[in-house]
Formats: sequence, C-alpha cells, structure tokens
Amino acid sequence: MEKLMVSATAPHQDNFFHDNLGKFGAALGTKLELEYGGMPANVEIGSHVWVEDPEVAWIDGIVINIEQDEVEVQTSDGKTVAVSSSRIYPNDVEAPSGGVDDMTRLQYLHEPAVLHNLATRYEINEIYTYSGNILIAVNPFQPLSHLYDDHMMERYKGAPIEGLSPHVFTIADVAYREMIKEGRSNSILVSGESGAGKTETTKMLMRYLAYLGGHSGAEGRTVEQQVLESNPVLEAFGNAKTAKNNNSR
Ligand SMILES: Nc1ncnc2c1ncn2[C@@H]1O[C@H](COP(=O)(O)OP(=O)(O)OP(=O)(O)O)[C@@H](O)[C@H]1O
Repeated sequence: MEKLMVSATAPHQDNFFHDNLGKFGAALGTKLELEYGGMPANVEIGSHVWVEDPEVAWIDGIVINIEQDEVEVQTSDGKTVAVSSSRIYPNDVEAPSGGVDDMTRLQYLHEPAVLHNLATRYEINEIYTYSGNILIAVNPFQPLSHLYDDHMMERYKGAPIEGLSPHVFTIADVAYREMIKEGRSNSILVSGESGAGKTETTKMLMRYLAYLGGHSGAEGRTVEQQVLESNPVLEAFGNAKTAKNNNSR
C-alpha cells in the first residue's frame, strides 16, 4: 500500500515570524541533528551563519573571529556571541527572499534553514511547503477559505505537481490517482503534535476526495455534503477541549 504523508505543525502564536522560530522548532517536533563534527569546511571570517539563541532559537550573524574550536559571531540583533565551531550552521544568504516551496531545493538542509524557510513562507500566508514528497502544513490559526474553495479544488484536480503551489489537495489528488491506476487501496498519513492541525488537514483531504468522487446521492445531497456533514456529529462525541487545542480529538 502506497503511503503519502502530511506533517502538520503549529507555531502556537499568531505572530511567530523571526522571534518565534524557537516555538516553531519545538512545534515541528523534529530536531534535525546534522552535526558537522567540527566547523563546516567553508566557514571563515565574514561567513554568514546561524547560531542558537535562547530567545529566538536560531539567529543569523556573521563570523568575526575564529580561534581553534571557538567562533565569534556578530548576530543580527547587534550582539556578539562566542560559540563552539560545531554549533554554527552556514546560512545561504542568496536563498530566495520568499523561501522555497520544496525544501529539497535549499542549499543547506539543517534545522535553522528549514525553520527559516517555513517561517518566511508563513509570513506570506504560504502555509504549505514540500519536503520531497512530504507536505508540511503550518497551522495558520485563521480561516484561509480562499485556499479550499471550489475554484481551488478544480485547479488542483489532475494538475501536475510542479505547476501549482504546495497544497494538501495535491497530496489527495496523487493518492486518489495512484489508487485508480494501481487498482488497490492507498493511504495518507497525517502526523503532528496536538493542535498542529491534523483534524483540519484531514477534513480538507476528505473534502477534496469527496469532491473527486462525489455525485448526486440520496435526497439530492452530494457524497461530498454527506461526508462533511458527518464531521460535527463525530466531533461532538469524540472531541474535548485541552490545554493545546479547543477541539482536540
Ligand atoms: N488549515 C487550517 N486553516 C485554519 N485553521 C486551522 C487549520 N488547521 C488548524 N486550524 C486551527 O487550529 C485548531 C486546531 O487544529 P486541529 O484540531 O486540526 O489540531 P489536531 O492536530 O487535530 O489536534 P489534536 O491532536 O489535539 O486533535 C483548529 O480548531 C483550527 O482553529
């Protein structure tokens, strides 16, 4: 059985941009341990790097001094910090200002680069980003209805993955088409911490799948309507308010 994956994540704050990369990192639930076993080979005085910061998780800066295993970095908030050479990560300052829609296109695939890319896209309401064939969804904590309307479903229907912005509909579309082509069941794995947006993501997946397969059903209601109408009933029985989510499953 083919599996497609959507990884949902929550920034926990309405405005998390650069100051909230730390919370975002925690929400991602992943720590990309890419140790260099020493200083990255291409780091020298003047290099742009990321260093860890207690407030904002990762901050960009410029190397101003290197002494054996210790590197001095002037950070963009005007401070000077001394860190072990194994704790700095190269910063690609030539990366597109709006981020990249597939993280495999990043020059460096380490934690600060990944988080910075997601945060940059989130700033412009691009909540979806691919990492190869995995879709990362960042919880917008606000209705983005234009992303999920009929017009969008029509646009994504059967469309090649390359031409359109990353979207949960593409994941559903690929899963559906593979199921038809292979003639066997398919599955989509949606993972993430509580409050990350798994339920909402799943609703969008179901909505799109119902749209693809929907036709007029009993009492003139479409399959899409019937599937979606079952949600509030199921949620009324199974959901509860928790510290992380008002509508937790
Ligand atoms: N794509 C989205 N668009 C708008 N709001 C969203 C989206 N995803 C999540 N949210 C908001 O975040 C809240 C929490 O999301 P959701 O219930 O899907 O999280 P969850 O991962 O299923 O959590 P749990 O594991 O606790 O059930 C939603 O009630 C909704 O307000």
